[in-house]
Amino acid sequence: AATMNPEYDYLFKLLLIGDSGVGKSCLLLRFAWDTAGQERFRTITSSYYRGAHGIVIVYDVTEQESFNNVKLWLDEIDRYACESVSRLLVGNKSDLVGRKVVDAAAAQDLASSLEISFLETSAKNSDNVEKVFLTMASDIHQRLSAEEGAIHQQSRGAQTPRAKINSAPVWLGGEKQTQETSNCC
Ligand SMILES: Nc1nc2c(ncn2[C@@H]2O[C@H](COP(=O)(O)OP(=O)(O)OP(=O)(O)O)[C@@H](O)[C@H]2O)c(=O)[nH]1
Repeated sequence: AATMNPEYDYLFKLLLIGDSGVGKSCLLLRFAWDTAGQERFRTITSSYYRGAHGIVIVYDVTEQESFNNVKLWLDEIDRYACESVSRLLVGNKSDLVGRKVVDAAAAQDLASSLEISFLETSAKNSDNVEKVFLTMASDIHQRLSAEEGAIHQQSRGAQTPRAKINSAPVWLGGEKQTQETSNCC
């Protein structure tokens, strides 16, 4: 539990999802992330997504099918994860240059249309692997800080009745948020 470990300031739950064989386990091992044994947890259910702050959707740049299926994984996220969850698209196995079939431009287009970041990685030679986790951590941190700021703003407004007139919470994260409290993140 976070309160029992003084060695970090933030504790984020990250998921790596994607087709079988795209390199999720290798990416995780390469980064030597504190996985708390969760890499063994394979059953994809709503409980797996619950509480996730960030989700990395991985495909294999040498397997077109794994890229096509990114859309299905995105549907899963929409269905089960928190609406504002940070997402990142990753094309792994960039070291296999001669076998590459998924064009980075196509992946970048998809990522741009979703307003998410895209990176190509190699778990084999560690290319960009650290960047995946740093990008994710910074994205989540920014979003949570912005949401926290907005909540404070809101509660200050509530204490000053006049400030409530015509006021609405400002979400600096740029994503549309409802005022309903969500305990999923
Ligand atoms: N050349 C190369 N091979 C990789 C890379 N990442 C993973 N592999 C290989 O791809 C295979 C699958 O990697 P895994 O990490 O087990 O894939 P996974 O996504 O965890 O697969 P599942 O456990 O079935 O979901 C292994 O043989 C890895 O050695 C990479 O960046 N480059």
